[in-house]
Amino acid sequence: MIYGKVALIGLGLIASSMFWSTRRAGAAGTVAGYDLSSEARDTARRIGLCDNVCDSAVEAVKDADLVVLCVPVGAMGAVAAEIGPHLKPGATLSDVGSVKGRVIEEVGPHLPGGVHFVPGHPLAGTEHSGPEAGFSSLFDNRWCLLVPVEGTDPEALATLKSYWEALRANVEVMDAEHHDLVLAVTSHCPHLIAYTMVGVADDLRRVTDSEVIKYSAAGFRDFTRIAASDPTMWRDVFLSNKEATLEILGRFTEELFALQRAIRTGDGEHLHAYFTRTRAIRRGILEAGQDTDAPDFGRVKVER
Ligand SMILES: NC(=O)C1=CN([C@@H]2O[C@H](COP(=O)(O)OP(=O)(O)OC[C@H]3O[C@@H](n4cnc5c(N)ncnc54)[C@H](O)[C@@H]3O)[C@@H](O)[C@H]2O)C=CC1
Ligand SMILES: O=C(O)C(=O)Cc1ccc(O)cc1
Repeated sequence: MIYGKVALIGLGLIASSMFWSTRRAGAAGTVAGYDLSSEARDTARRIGLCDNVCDSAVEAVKDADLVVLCVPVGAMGAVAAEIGPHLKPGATLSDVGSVKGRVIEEVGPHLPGGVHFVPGHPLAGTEHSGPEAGFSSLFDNRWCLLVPVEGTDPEALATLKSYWEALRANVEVMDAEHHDLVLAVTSHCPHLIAYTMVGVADDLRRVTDSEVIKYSAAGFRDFTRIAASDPTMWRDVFLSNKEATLEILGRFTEELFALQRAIRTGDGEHLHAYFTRTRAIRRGILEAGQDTDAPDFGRVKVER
């Protein structure tokens, strides 16, 4: 057992997976949960999610040694303001948000002095959401990035690291600004591109919906899966990681325009050279022995 009591706030895909995985590992004495939605709380109680589903966040965090905010990024600040005064001195407050800079800015100021703030982000998920979406193996062999803030207690960081390792994740430490840039490249912008491509297919009335599904090759199928992700969560991701996503999208559109021009002007050399370069990147990743099913986000090099 790593923590006596864990409290999970926001009982969706990530919190429910954390609960099942925590239980599998025996990593907590007891797990309390709370969700703003009474429907989610009812579902959680029905399926046995958490040892105790509470009717308020304040009740859930009482005496907890670890509190994890598992709500959309835009809701983290308000939850922290509500629970901050009720956190146990010496407790660790963490989160699983897909963006770190904004969470640190909005959560940090609400935490009393004796509480250890260790933001986190498991790089694992699916397009499903809600309390019934979780499963115990979600984090198996996936990365979990911990993003300590100035003055984070090394012992609190080490304990949270061992907790995620008990959940079978591989833990790495990264600073918030770098995290948000890496994730803009590897996750946030790819999601936006998938949303856009599926939107384009939907707008193109000459191709019927049934044709889109019937003839979609693996790439487009993956786009439709990703584009089915939770709209609230992804709205918050883009509004919270504005700077990095806009920078990467700027570069993306420049390259897209160059490729568009090459197609229009029949510049096969440009296209061939570009595709040769991108193929080499993929092969380089494979030769480095990295598992493509568990993308090594932590080691992506981003040049400013
Ligand atoms: N879905 C994914 O693949 C991944 C998501 N994340 C991050 O994890 C967090 C949670 O995501 P999911 O579990 O996928 O979302 P989800 O949509 O499955 O669950 C979020 C839950 O939070 C509840 N909620 C919203 N506002 C609340 C509030 N003020 N107080 C209490 N509960 C509240 C909602 O009712 C919902 O049940 C997000 O910050 C997201 O960026 C991180 C890694 C992967
Ligand atoms: O389902 C997918 O393909 C994902 O990319 C899951 C995911 C979504 C958001 C994150 O912050 C981390 C992982």
